[in-house]
Amino acid sequence: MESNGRKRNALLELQNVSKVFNKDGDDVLVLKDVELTVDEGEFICVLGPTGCGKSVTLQIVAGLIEQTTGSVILDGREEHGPGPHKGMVFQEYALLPWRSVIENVEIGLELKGIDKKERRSIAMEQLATVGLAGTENQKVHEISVGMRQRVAIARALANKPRILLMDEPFEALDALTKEEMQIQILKVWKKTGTTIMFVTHDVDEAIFLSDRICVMDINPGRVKKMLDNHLPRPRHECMSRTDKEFNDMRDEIIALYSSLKDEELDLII
Ligand SMILES: Nc1ncnc2c1ncn2[C@@H]1O[C@H](COP(=O)(O)OP(=O)(O)OP(=O)(O)O)[C@@H](O)[C@H]1O
Repeated sequence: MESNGRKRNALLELQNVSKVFNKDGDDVLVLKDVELTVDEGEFICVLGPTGCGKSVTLQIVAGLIEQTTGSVILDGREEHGPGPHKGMVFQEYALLPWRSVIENVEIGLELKGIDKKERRSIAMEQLATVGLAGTENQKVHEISVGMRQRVAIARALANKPRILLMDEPFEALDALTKEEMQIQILKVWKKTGTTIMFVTHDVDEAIFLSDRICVMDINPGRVKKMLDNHLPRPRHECMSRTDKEFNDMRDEIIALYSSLKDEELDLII
């Protein structure tokens, strides 16, 4: 299928996904008829204000919570529940502090019953992918927060996921480390070719990282618009965030939210 000149090869499809939560006895519709296709190898960002359902959408894809209606299709098959083919990276890296860096990367491989020699070899390869070769024997508390997040990414990659699902992974980092990590994840993406679905409420982060941006609206959470992002890559080398094309895209996104009230618009701009 061709769309806007792009070759489409759908890996993930959300078809009419809705989610109702019961809050204090009332049913609340938090996601309404979400339709979304992510192509093989694509870097898609899901952007929207706090509470619009970005994390719920990602958790439904991950199989951590179940949609009320609709379907999640991965590789042409309807998905139910979590699995190592869907790698998750959260804001809190959820590493085991008593284990070394490499032992943290090996966790999923251990659960799969892969023998020690092969585990080591896969984990070493993934640590190199995220730029952490040489840190394998360090303990988690000995490394920086940015490095911890890289360990979490290496751990997810070790399972060779079909899709990497990232929920505001750099949100807790300082501005410089955040920018370093954005460049790092793009290197990982380029090297591995892994499809990435990345949730953020940071407009610049979405523009810097994505091939497409799924802009969400709130009350109820829904897809407001899908934006193609044709800015040249590698963006940290061939452009700056103050360039006209970058500003134009930021303006386009801000204009999409102009109807929201200030208290609803908790985006980083
Ligand atoms: N387990 C749950 N039970 C009840 N309500 C929930 C649950 N999880 C999420 N919600 C509600 O669903 C809505 C969407 O939440 P979600 O965490 O997906 O928002 P978000 O867009 O990711 O926001 P943020 O950027 O702040 O993380 C919110 O109103 C939230 O309170």
